[in-house]
Amino acid sequence: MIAVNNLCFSREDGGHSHTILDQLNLTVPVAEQVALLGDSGSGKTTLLHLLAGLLRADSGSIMVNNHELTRCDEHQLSLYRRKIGLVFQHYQLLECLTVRQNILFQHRLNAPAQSADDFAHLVGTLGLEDKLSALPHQLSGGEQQRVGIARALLHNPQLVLADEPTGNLDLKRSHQVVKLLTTLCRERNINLIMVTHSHQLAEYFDNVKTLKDGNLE
Ligand SMILES: Nc1ncnc2c1ncn2[C@@H]1O[C@H](COP(=O)(O)OP(=O)(O)OP(=O)(O)O)[C@@H](O)[C@H]1O
Repeated sequence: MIAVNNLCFSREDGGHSHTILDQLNLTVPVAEQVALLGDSGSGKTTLLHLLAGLLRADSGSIMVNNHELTRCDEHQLSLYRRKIGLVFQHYQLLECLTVRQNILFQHRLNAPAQSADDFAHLVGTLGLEDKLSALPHQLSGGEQQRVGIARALLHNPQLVLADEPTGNLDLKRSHQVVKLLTTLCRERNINLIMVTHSHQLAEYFDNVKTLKDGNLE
């Protein structure tokens, strides 16, 4: 569950303050999946980074699953970040590690007690069984993104934030990736917020929000 109230965020731009989010409000009930649309530069990534505890708000409050992010110190924020899963447009896989190592790397940092069964289930659902020994450059874009999803989900996060995860994929692969992502989050009963430019892909989501002039429509 997410509750954002009167969130303001601005950036310094050549000595001027540039307002990006202006008294933004957002409520996302437990397990709801939200597609976040908006023009380039409207602040979608910024909002995602605020929800991830990677940026600090100027004012307002951000409550995610009982964590009041605006009141957390750095240590509390770093613990919070371990409970979320992040999926990026450019996959951000480590080139020198195999698929298996890439998936487990994050997970060992976050949840060392996770069982082998969870790994097998996730890898099976994402169709990566035959690719576990491959290096990232030996995979297609869609396969690399599926590794990114496995990495983001293996530690059983309480929230998944995805920033244009299909930005590098063709239409067919984009649909596959979004179907998998929404299905896996639904299975786990957790919130998914995904930034996209595609109205078609937004149809997989329970709710669609558009960021405009610093607020959501
Ligand atoms: N590190 C930064 N320093 C200064 N300004 C920034 C920084 N990062 C982003 N911005 C500015 O903040 C605004 C919002 O950027 P953001 O990346 O959140 O937009 P977006 O909606 O995700 O865009 P896109 O769809 O193009 O990815 C833009 O005007 C951008 O130029």
